[in-house]
Amino acid sequence: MVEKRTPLPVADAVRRVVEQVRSIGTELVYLQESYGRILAEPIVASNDVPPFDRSPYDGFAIRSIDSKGASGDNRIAFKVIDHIGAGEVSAKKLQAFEAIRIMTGAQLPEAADAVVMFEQTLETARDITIRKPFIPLENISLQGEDLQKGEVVIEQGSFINPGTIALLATFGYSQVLVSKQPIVGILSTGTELLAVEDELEPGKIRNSNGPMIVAQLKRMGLRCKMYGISVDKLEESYQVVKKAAEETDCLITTGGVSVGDFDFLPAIYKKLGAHVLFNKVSMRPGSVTTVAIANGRLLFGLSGNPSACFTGFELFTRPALLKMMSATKLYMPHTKAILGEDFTKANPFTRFVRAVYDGEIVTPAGFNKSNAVSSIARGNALMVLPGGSRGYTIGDSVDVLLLGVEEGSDTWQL
Ligand SMILES: Nc1nc2c(c(=O)[nH]1)N[C@H]1C(S)=C(S)[C@@H](COP(=O)(O)OP(=O)(O)OC[C@H]3O[C@@H](n4cnc5c(N)ncnc54)[C@H](O)[C@@H]3O)O[C@H]1N2
Ligand code: MOO
Ligand SMILES: [Mg+2]
Repeated sequence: MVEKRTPLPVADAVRRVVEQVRSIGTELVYLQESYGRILAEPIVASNDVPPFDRSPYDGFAIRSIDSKGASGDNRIAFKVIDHIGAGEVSAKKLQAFEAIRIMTGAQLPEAADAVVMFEQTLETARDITIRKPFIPLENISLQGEDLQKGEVVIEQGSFINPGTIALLATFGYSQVLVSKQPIVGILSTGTELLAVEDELEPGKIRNSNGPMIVAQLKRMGLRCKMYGISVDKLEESYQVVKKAAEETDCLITTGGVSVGDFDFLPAIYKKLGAHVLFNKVSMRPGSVTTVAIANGRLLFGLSGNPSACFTGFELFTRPALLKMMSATKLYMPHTKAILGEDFTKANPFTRFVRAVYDGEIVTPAGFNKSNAVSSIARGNALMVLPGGSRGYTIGDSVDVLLLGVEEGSDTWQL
């Protein structure tokens, strides 16, 4: 008798996984090594940015009051009393009708409250003249106009992007507190699997899921521990899974989760005493995706079918790993798009179609069965067609989840 499994709606399955995840702690890393990590402390501005009033142009610092009444017919002259570049501070204080030649980034001299660009002046040996009045603070980059001391600039749990690095540097963080990264194990199960370098043999295929997951992890900045390929034999697979589960924070297996005679993951979970969160999700591909917990560690039993495996990782494993790192944005960003071609297949389960999204239109990325490899490579998004729908036609508005973004969304939006 085939075991009867009760499918769980995708949103519930995602929630069930995420709820179980505990964070794995923090560590200090050098700023240069922090790109792509998750910030474990808020960035607080330790100074105003900019820290002083400064010139945004190459030109002349003046007192705006002296420019009153200037026009083409009434050019006003200023005596140039000093010359400063960025990094230099003038010791002089402007008096009436005096100017200081100042370069972009240099601190505004005392009493100056406007900057005249070179292009707005006529220069003689010692003087400049201008032909328009300036208002107070015209052409000034004000202290604190970007950020003010004490303000929380980036929240803890954010992805450290190049801009975050710039901020950390701005505020003198030579080391940054980030979340530790989980050790993720990958085991590909299947007697039919050959290593990448092997020649094809009758009935066999090369293991593509293993390398694909390595890359999915790499896209998140994570490394993994490889447990290779295990053949479909219960005791052998059990030993590898047991060892791998002990050595990692999270173990991803592929294949062997369905109801076949050689699908041993369900028996392995039982033998491990693992708590199975679900073993059937109302989605396609990936309906057999199974998630279990053994000794507080998450075991992702992804389907062997490549498209199902890929989708299972993006929908369940990725948010869980992000949550382990206390990230706040766990989910793929969601958008709406116009369907670029008919998709007539009915969807008893929610269908995640590997698709190409161009910012407006979304089109299935070719052959789209669960066993497809090609459409994974060709797609940059998952088009989501809800369960119970009868098929879609060109021009329909559909849901899209974006793949491969640095930082996603803080809510599951489907
Ligand atoms: N009677 C039923 N049969 C199946 C059901 C079902 O509900 N009742 N579900 C089907 C669905 S849906 C899927 S998806 C697959 C899932 O199978 P498993 O997760 O158990 O995976 P395997 O049986 O081990 O392999 C499936 C397929 O994928 C290929 N594969 C496996 N590993 C890899 C790999 N590392 N790289 C590339 N390709 C891989 C494998 O050769 C098979 O072709 O079950 C259906 N059956
Ligand atoms: O788990 Mo399967 O991928 O639904 O076709
Ligand atoms: Mg199977």
